[in-house]
Amino acid sequence: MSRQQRLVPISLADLEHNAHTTMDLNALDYYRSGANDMQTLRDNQDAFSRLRLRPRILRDVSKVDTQIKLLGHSVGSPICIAPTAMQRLAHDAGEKATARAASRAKKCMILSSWSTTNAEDTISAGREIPVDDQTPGLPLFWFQVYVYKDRAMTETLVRRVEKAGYKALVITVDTPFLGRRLADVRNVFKLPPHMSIANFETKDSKVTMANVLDQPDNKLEAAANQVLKNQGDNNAAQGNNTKVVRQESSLAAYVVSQIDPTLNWKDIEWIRSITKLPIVVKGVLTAEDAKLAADAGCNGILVSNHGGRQLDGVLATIDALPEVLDAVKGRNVEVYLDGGVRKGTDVLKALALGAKAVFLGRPVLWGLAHDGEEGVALTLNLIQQEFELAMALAGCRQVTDITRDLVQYGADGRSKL
Ligand SMILES: Cc1cc2nc3c(=O)[nH]c(=O)nc-3n(C[C@H](O)[C@H](O)[C@H](O)COP(=O)(O)O)c2cc1C
Ligand SMILES: O=C(O)C(=O)c1ccccc1
Repeated sequence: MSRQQRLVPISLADLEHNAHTTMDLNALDYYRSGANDMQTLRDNQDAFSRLRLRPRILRDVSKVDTQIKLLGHSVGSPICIAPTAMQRLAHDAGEKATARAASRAKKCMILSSWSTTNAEDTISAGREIPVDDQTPGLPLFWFQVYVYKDRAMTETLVRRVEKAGYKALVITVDTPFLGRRLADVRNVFKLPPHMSIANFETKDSKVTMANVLDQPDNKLEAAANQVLKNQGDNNAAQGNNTKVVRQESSLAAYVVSQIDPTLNWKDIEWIRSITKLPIVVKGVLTAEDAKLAADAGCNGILVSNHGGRQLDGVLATIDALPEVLDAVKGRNVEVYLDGGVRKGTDVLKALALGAKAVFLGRPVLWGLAHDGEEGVALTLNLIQQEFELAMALAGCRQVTDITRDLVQYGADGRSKL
C-alpha cells in the first residue's frame, strides 16, 4: 500500500492502512513483513475467506456473552493478544499501553520476552485498571519465552515472571533461527539505540541491539556469518575469520547469538521441572507435534506460523487447526490459534472449528501506532464488536453455541468436515 490519506478507522484494515501512512519504514517493514515470498502471510488471511458460515436463525440473540476460561482463568472474550517484540517501535508507551488496553477490554495478553518494557512494569500497568468482580481472574497476563543459550538466564526470567503474576508460559518453538524477512535485510533492521530489550537490563547496563551486536569483539561478525551460512551464503561464511561481506538484519544476528537452536522436547521437560505454571507451546502446525506436545504434558497448544514470518509455504493456521484438534481429541490440552485474524467472522470460524481462543499479532501494533493505549483499545473493541455481531447473526448467544456445524469449506460442499 502506498502512502495515502489516513482514514477514520472503523475496521482493523483501516488501522493497518493508517499505520502504513504514518509509521517509520524501518519499524513498519519489521512489523508487516512475512518471510521470503510472504505466501504464508497472505494465506493466513485468505484461508479464512475460503471458509463459509452456516448461520442458525430464530434463537433469541438479544444478549450475547463472550466470556470464557483460559487455563482456569476467566476472561471477557476469546480474542487475545499475541506476543509481539519491541512494541515501543510503534508508540512510546509500548507494552504498557497494550497492557492497559488489554485490562480494560478484559482480554488476555501475552508479553514477548523481547519487549521494550520489562515484565514487571508491563503487568503493573495492566493492574492500574480497576478490576471487575464479574471476572475475578483479571487482568490475565501470560509470558512468552524464548529458550536462550544461557539456561541460567532463562531460568531467572521464568522465576521472575512467575513471581510477577504471569499465569502461563508460552514457549515459542518455531524460531530456532529467525525467518528471512527480505525488507529487514534490505533495511538492515535495528532497534533504535535509545530502546532496550528491557527484560535483560540490569542496573548498570542497558541491553540494546547496538551494544550486544556492535561490540568490538567478533561476536557480531560470528553471529552474522552464522546467519549467512544458514542461508547458504558460502561466500560470506567460509570459516570463522571471514569478514561479513553483506549486511544483515541485526535481529537475525541477535537471534543467532541468543536463542538456542538445539531446543528439543527434553527442554520442555526441563521447563516443566523449573516452574509450576502451565505451559503452552507456540508454533505447532501438525498432528504429529500436537500429540508430542500433549504427551509432554503441555497444557496448551498455540497453532501458529508466527504470522508467516518463519517458514514460508506452511499451511495457513486455520487450515492446520483441524488436524491439531483431531490429534489431541480427548486429551487435557487447550488449543488456540493465531495468524491472519482480522475480523469478527474470523474469530467465529476459528472457534467453530474448535479453537478455544484466538490471538492477534499485527492488529495490536497498528492500534498502538494509531494512538497508544486508546489505539489498542480501539483495535480490541472493533474486533470484539464484530465478533459479537457475527455471533448474533449466526444464532449464537454464548461461546458454547459456536459449534462445528457453523462452518463449511468453500461454496461447494462440506467435503473436509
Ligand atoms: C512484529 C512482530 C513481532 C513478533 N514478535 C514475536 C515474539 O517476540 N515472540 C513470539 O513468539 N512471536 C512473535 N511474533 C508472532 C506473533 O506472536 C503471532 O504469532 C503473529 O503475529 C500472528 O499473526 P498476525 O500478525 O497475522 O495476527 C511477532 C509477530 C510480529 C508481526
Ligand atoms: O520478529 C519476530 O517475529 C520475532 O518473533 C522475534 C524473534 C526474536 C527476537 C525478536 C523478535
